[in-house]
Amino acid sequence: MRDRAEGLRIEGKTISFVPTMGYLHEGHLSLLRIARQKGDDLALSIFVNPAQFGPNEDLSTYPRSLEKDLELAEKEGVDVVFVPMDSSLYPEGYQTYVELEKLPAHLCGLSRPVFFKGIATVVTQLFNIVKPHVAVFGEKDFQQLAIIRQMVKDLKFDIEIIGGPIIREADGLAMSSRNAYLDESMRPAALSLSRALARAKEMVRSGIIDSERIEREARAILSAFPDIAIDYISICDPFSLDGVQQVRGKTLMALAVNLRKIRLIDNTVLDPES
Ligand SMILES: Nc1ncnc2c1ncn2[C@@H]1O[C@H](COP(=O)(O)OP(=O)(O)OP(=O)(O)O)[C@@H](O)[C@H]1O
Ligand SMILES: CC(C)(CO)[C@@H](O)C(=O)[O-]
Ligand code: BAL
Repeated sequence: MRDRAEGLRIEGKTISFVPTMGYLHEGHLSLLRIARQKGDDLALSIFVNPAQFGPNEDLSTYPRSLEKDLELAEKEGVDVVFVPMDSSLYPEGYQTYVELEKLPAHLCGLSRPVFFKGIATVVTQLFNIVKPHVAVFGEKDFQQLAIIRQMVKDLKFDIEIIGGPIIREADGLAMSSRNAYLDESMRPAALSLSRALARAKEMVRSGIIDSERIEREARAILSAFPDIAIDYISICDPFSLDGVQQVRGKTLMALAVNLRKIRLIDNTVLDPES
C-alpha cells in the first residue's frame, strides 16, 4: 500500500480515502461517492480495529462480510481495498498510541474509555500507509469526526478531512453495521432515537430552546421502551462538545443507547435559525 501510494504521488495523482470496519451499507457507499469526486485514486480500508473495543464490547461478534464488501467496492469504482491483518497493524511489541486530551471526555468516550485512543491510533497508522490527500468520515459518528479533525490539525497531517451526512433507512433509522443485530421486534425501539431527534428539532422550531426541557422529552421517548438503556442524551457545542443550557445557534444533539446490548448512536444539529 505504501509503495503504491508513493507511486501515485510521484505521478501527481490525488488519493482519496474512506476508512471503515466493513459490512458496508449505503452510509459507507455515500462516503465513497463523495471521496470518488475528490481524488484520482480511491482507497477503502476494511479493518475491525481491536484497539478501539473495550473488553466487554462486541469485537468478536462485529458483523463481517468481506466478499460482499469487495463486490460493492468494485461497483463504486474503488481503486484499492486495504484489508490489513491485526498482526500487521499491531505486531508483537507494538507500543505507540495517540490520545487527545479533551474531546474524548464527552459522549461516547465516557462509556468507551479506550475507544478514541484506539481510533486515533489506527487512523494515524492508516493515514501513514494509505498517504491520502483527502479522507472522508461520516457525521453519524460525530465525535469521531471532531476528534479526527482535531488530531489532523494538532499533528499537522497534510490531509483534508471531509464529513459526509448521515444516511438513513426510509423509516428514519440511521444506517449502521450494527443494525444487522436488530430483529423486527426491536425496530420500534431502534426508531425511537431518530424520533427523539425529530421531536427536538420540532421543539426548537417552535421556540423551545431550553436544553433540559428538550432532553427530558427525548428521555421520555426513549424510555417508553423497556429494552432501551440510555447511555447519554447530550445537547452540546458542536466543536468543544461541552454541554449547553440553551440552543442558541447551531447546537449538536447526540444520543447513544444500548438496545438489549446493541449500541446505537444518532445525532442531529439543532438550529433555531432554520
Ligand atoms: N448512516 C451513516 N451515514 C453516513 N456515514 C456513516 C453511516 N454509518 C457509518 N458511517 C460512517 O462510515 C465510516 C465507517 O464506519 P463503520 O465501519 O464503523 O460503520 P458503522 O455503520 O458506523 O458501524 P457501527 O455503527 O456498527 O460502528 C465512519 O466514518 C462512519 O461515520
Ligand atoms: C474510523 C474507523 C475506521 C477506525 O477504526 C472506525 O472507527 C469507523 O469505521 O468508524
Ligand atoms: N463507527 C465507530 C466504530 C465503533 O463503534 O466501534
